[in-house]
This record gives sequence, structure tokens and C-alpha cells, in this order.
Amino acid sequence: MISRPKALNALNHKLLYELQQIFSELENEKLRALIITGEGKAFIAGADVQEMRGMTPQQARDFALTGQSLFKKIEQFPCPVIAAINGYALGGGMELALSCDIRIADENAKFGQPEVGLGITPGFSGTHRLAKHVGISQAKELIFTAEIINCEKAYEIGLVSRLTSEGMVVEEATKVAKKISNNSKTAVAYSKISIEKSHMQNLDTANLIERDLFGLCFAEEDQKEGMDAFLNKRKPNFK
Ligand SMILES: C/C=C/C(=O)SCCNC(=O)CCNC(=O)[C@H](O)C(C)(C)COP(=O)(O)OP(=O)(O)OC[C@H]1O[C@@H](n2cnc3c(N)ncnc32)[C@H](O)[C@@H]1OP(=O)(O)O
Repeated sequence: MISRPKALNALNHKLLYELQQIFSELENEKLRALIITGEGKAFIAGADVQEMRGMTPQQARDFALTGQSLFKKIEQFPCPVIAAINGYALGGGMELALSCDIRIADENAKFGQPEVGLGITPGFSGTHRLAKHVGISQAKELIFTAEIINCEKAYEIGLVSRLTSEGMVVEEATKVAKKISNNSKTAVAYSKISIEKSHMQNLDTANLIERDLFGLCFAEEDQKEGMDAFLNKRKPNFK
């Protein structure tokens, strides 16, 4: 849980470093799924404007690199990462949600990239990932207008995959995490790698990536256990 509620969980250097540390430690935990949510009325209301106000161009560039590196770590995390969006997901907050694999929104969640209203561009990979998830036209409209959209609009444009009533988003994210956890950890991990690496590739390159990972599954115990379970009409017991 992102917990800096007095500043609506705004991402300052301290919080970004803490998150980098947490994800580095969790990488070796052999998790099946990971849920991120915010404390209070915001998921994350963006990068810390107070802290950015006095930055030099070089300091701002270094700050952007800090956020970009953390969000790349999340996107490449060994298990699926689910953003349980409990409120405002703005600027860097939307960009963190975009680095997650699955986004689920509470009915009070609001989304936007308000940066151009502050005289800056998105800086934590939002110009890349927003277009990746909702298409270039929608991404341009959201970024150029700095419009804040509600959860229904976010669902309509494919920014989030599920909507929940107020206060139920972590419960719903937990349900999804449990469904993922019932499946082979290796097969889910390889599927995540294949999707991320083959996206934006041509079909032949994408097929090569998928073919190699598909073959690797057959070197894993889970493939034998999964298929034996089906053939013997029982539930699989993945390691
Ligand atoms: C590379 C990435 C770049 C970026 O992410 S740029 C930043 C993008 N984000 C934004 O522009 C959103 C800024 N925040 C807001 O627009 C508003 O907040 C909200 C609409 C989210 C909520 O408004 P309301 O309900 O009226 O609350 P409140 O009084 O504005 O905020 C409560 C306290 O939280 C602090 N806060 C909110 N967002 C940020 C932020 N992004 N950076 C630093 N502080 C923030 C405020 O200042 C205030 O604090 P105090 O009570 O001491 O006045």
C-alpha cells in the first residue's frame, strides 16, 4: 500500500526510492501475484509538485529516470502486478498503474495525465505506455487536454479491465490474484514475458519469442502436472 495520504500519495524521491527497494526485495520472493493500492482517497495523485517546482533541467531529467526505472521494474516484475486503483491516479500515479499488468478501478477512481497543465510532459513513461494501452489517439487526447476522466470512461477506453463499487477494489484484486495463483507460476511468468517482449514486434519475431517460451514450459514439472491432472480428471497441484 502506497502510504503518504497527507499528500495524496504523491511520489517524491523518498517514496520512489522506498518503492524501488521494496520491489527489489520482493523480486526474489517467488510471488504468484502482487497487488498495489493507495491509502486514503488517492491511489497516487502524481509526482510531488512541491519537490519538482525548484528542479533544474538536469535534476528533472534524473527524477524522470528514477520513475522510469522503477516503473520498468514493475512492468518486468516476475509475477503479474495488479493495480487496485482506489482513487485519484494522476500523472505519475496513472503512469505507475500503466506499468502494472492489470488495472482494477473503484467507482471513485479518477484518471488523467495533467502534466501539460503544469507546463511539463509526462515523465515516467506515460507518453509510451498510455499509447500502448489505449491507442495513440486516445493517449494524445488525454495528454493534450490534461482531462481527468472517471472510472466508466477509463473502462470504456480499455485503461482498466474491471470496475468495483466503493471500497471493494482490493477485494476484487485479491479475487483476480487468487485465480492467477491457481495456475502454473512458471507458465504465467513465461506468458507475461512473451506478451511484453512480443508486443510491437512483427509476427515472425513474436512467434519466435512465444515458440521458445512455449518449448521451455515442457522442461518444467508444471507442464507434466497440469496435463496429468487433466487426463486423470483431477485439479492440478502446481509447485
Ligand atoms: C513525472 C510525473 C509528473 C507528474 O505526476 S506531475 C503531477 C500530476 N498530478 C497532478 O497534477 C495532480 C495534483 N493534485 C490535484 O490536482 C488535487 O490534489 C486533486 C484533484 C488530486 C485532489 O484535490 P483535493 O481533493 O482538493 O485535495 P488537495 O487539497 O488538492 O490535496 C490534498 C493535499 O495533497 C497535496 N497534493 C495533491 N497532489 C499533489 C502532488 N501531485 N504533489 C504534491 N502535493 C500534492 C495538496 O498539495 C494538498 O496538500 P496541503 O493539504 O498541504 O495543501
